[in-house]
Amino acid sequence: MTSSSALPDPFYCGCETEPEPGKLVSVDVALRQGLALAGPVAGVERLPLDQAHGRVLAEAVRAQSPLPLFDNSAMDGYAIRLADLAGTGPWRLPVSGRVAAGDAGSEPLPAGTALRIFTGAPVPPGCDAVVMQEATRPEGNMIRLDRRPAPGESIRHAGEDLAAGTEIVPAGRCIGPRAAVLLASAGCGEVAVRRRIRVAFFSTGSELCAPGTPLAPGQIWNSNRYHLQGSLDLPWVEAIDMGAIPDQPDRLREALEQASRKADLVVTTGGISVGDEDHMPAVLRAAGGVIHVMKVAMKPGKPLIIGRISAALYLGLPGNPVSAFVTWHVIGARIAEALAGLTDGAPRRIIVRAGFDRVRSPGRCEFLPARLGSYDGHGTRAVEIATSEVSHRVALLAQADGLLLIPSETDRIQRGDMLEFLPFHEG
Ligand SMILES: Nc1nc2c(c(=O)[nH]1)N[C@H]1C(S)=C(S)[C@@H](COP(=O)(O)OP(=O)(O)OC[C@H]3O[C@@H](n4cnc5c(N)ncnc54)[C@H](O)[C@@H]3O)O[C@H]1N2
Ligand code: MOO
Repeated sequence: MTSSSALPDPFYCGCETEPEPGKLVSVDVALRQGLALAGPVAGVERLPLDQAHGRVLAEAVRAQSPLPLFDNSAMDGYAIRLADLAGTGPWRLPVSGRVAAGDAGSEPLPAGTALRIFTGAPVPPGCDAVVMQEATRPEGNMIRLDRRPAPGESIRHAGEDLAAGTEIVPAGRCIGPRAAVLLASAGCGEVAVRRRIRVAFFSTGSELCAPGTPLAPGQIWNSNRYHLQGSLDLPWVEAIDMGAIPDQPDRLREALEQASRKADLVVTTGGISVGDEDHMPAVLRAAGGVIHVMKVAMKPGKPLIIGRISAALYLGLPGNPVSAFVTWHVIGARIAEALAGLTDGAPRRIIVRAGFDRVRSPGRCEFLPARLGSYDGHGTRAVEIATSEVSHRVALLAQADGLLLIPSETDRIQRGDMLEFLPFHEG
């Protein structure tokens, strides 16, 4: 189980107190409750490193050897022994041999000589400096050098990057390109990763049609399905796409039960508000599920269910496409990461300055699609929003650079105020 104290770096959204039943709960409390339900899946598999990209490390990996593995040359040049450079230069040394990357380099350097050496080649015993070839001049079978190199110059020493036994990648880290470089450099050919989490999802709504098919009057094209397909297209997720289900309680219940038998996490969109066709809360309860969170003090995304059905966690996202996107991004993704055992997945946040003035009613924290503008003299970027009524504004979402976070108690934003911003992409 993930305890509440394990919530990494929560959003600061104001209102930290526990909710009264029926009231809106803060984003922090909703996240904490969701994470408390989301213990990491138990299964672990051992995979060759080349099949483990993007997977979640189940056990910490320690370096078996130091890095670099042995003293080696940082330059193409000549390895020498400094004691051979008597008096003041220039000095002339005969070249007694050659060592390239991949050679054993175990023969000691004969006294009074230089050794031709290339980048990455082991520095043989007795050598205590490498002179880059541009600092030498060939004179027959000799090299001439005019400057005395510093001790250890151009030698990369064994263990200077990492000592043997050091933890190199902690459990819970996603094996991204940087971790892969380190694991490979340390010779780790196989890693223990958590099994992929199974996430089943379906959209609810009798109005929904697949994009590319003709619409009858009143129908719309389903977009939430494609948002979730994209958001769940992750190496540590096995996504189970169950399509769209009309607003019919029997069919919704059947789909929900089927999903809960297959998945660790069931995600639905729509049908969770108070309308006559919003069946999901009743369907969940009828199927034996329980609801832990029902309404969250965030905008967009006030209706949001976090619950359980059988062994699966249940997440009911609101139907409005931007609301579904924001609630997934802010809460759903974090719960999925916790299930997957991922500990470093929290969204990156940057500080921006408001490029606008606004008076607002406090009470819900906002996550608004926003665009980044120019930098000020301190390297902070201005941020612009079009409106706070965003739940159906998919074009605004697509044009945004990220989500601007406005804490719940804020009643006024003035141009230049510092705010948190969750960028969609690196950079
Ligand atoms: N009387 C109240 N009405 C509403 C409230 C409320 O508190 N009292 N909350 C509003 C808010 S805020 C939201 S958000 C929505 C959430 O409602 P549901 O989760 O029940 O969603 P639906 O009613 O099923 O759909 C809402 C909206 O989104 C469109 N939709 C649904 N699914 C999709 C999809 N897969 N692709 C594209 N568009 C979708 C749907 O057609 C509706 O327009 O409730 C408000 N009402
Ligand atoms: O929460 Mo709704 O998502 O504000 O439109």
